[in-house]
Amino acid sequence: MDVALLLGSLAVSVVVWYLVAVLRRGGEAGRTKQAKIKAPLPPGPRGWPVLGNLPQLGSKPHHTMCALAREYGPLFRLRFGSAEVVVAASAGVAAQFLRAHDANFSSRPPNSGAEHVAYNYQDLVFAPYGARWRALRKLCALHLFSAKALDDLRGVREGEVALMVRQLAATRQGGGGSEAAVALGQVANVCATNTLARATVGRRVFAVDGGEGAREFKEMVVELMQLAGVFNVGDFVPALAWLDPQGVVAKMKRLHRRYDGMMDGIIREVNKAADAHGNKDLLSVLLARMREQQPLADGEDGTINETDIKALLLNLFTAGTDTTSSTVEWALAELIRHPDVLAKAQQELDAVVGRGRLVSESDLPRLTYLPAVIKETFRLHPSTPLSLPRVAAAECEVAGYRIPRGTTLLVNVWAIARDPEAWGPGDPLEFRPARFLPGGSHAGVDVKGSDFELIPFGAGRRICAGLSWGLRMVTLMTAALVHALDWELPDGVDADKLDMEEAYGLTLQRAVPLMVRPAPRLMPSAYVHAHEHAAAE
Ligand code: HEM
Repeated sequence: MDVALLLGSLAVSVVVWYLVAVLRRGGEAGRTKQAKIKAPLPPGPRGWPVLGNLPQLGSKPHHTMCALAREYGPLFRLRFGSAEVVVAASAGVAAQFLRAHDANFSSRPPNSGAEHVAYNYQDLVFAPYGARWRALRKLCALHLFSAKALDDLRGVREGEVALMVRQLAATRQGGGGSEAAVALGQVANVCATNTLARATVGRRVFAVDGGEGAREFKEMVVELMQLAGVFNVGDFVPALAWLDPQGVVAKMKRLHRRYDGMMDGIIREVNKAADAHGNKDLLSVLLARMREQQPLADGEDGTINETDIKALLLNLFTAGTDTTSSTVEWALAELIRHPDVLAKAQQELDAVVGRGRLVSESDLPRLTYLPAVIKETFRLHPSTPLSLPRVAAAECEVAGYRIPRGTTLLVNVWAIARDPEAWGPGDPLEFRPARFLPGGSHAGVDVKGSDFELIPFGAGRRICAGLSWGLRMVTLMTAALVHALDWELPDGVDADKLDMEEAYGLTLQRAVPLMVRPAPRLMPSAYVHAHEHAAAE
């Protein structure tokens, strides 16, 4: 296209859009006069014309929003293009939105990721609050996340975690040296993905030693999370959507094609082996429902189709893999930086499990220090720092401010978990698991959505659907890695100076992957015999 024509049509689009937006705002102001709620809008920084505050977010929006809360208070307002946005940045304000007003904030705002990646909202994460969303959550609970489903799948989790530990223990047997360093996040990702795959589609999706396919898959999930974390100008300034100025939509469409191809491949394989599977895993159950033309869940209208199935699997594979493995990677990085904490965690595991076998899930209830380590990791490194956005279904009043209908809500769980008000002015940034122990300053505080100073899984009706699975996996994986292996950094890397920089995305990655050299610390038989049954498929 001619450049002058392109610039001309861009200028016209922006001017037209701007006029429409100004007129609309005029209309909104007019309606405000008659608004039932008299309270003022929350305060916030002035934005740019057209783009609003989008250009001010910086490379780590959760940091920027944390700083803005110091200036404007724990409930402040931003404008992204034509979208009104409020940010909750304290436990008290988060509780107002996610407990007192949760029903009003139980849908997610429209966004290009849901449209172009998640099968045009046909999934669970972006489904509007209602019967279909409820049916999808019910399905997941029944087959994966209820206490019974979780129990039935215990052998799968233990088997895959044991395989990961054995593989790591073996890296040293070929000799030490920096060549034995492994990228822990990648290894943990293979474990988290294969475990979830066995539960959902009845088989591993990667060779146990990872390999090219596993690396590609992790890169796909990370890319998706990075794209989903971008505040896409086209979502907020409709006149610019056609231009896709950040190239986000083009990348989303490409990524969607890769996922879709992968899901098609998995479905083909499982369909072929339908009889052999005996319909135990989630995918076989869903495929059987589809063949029998049954609804998505009992009592729901309409029959389930292949897109429903692919969209749900896409959610589980993206929401449930990198969140888990990055948390384990952050936990190990913190433990290596705090050898006293690592030693205490190992002592506890030695006392409860001994040195003759690997840790199992039935040991976990007898641990007190390790769960505190996990909570402290979730506190300082929550996988989704701004949670997932919600939208106001109706106008409401929160903490003395008017929140108009259609306003997007962001909850800065990262900032809340570092707030000196909630965590004490002395050491909110210090990695100190003891704060969660009996007698500690935050004894009894948990991550399950009722203590709003620590909500890495979100809270309310749309709290993480996979909380029980994610928490169990993070705890078991970390326990196994801490118990079965000693950890060194590659030559020349000083634990005190370990790079802890974050790379922003919808999920919080380490900017520099953690490279480590594991060494076995249990009796040799522990690595040979443990969970042999689960490993054999
Ligand atoms: C470390 C582990 C994990 C963390 C920290 C995490 C965090 C979150 C957060 C913050 C949300 C948004 C909640 C809200 O809107 O209030 C969410 C939603 C969700 N998560 Fe997780 N998650 C984890 C693991 C998992 C796993 C293992 C799965 C599934 C296998 C999963 C599936 C989902 C789904 C389906 C939703 C959307 C729920 C809905 O919209 O109703 N997550 N997660």
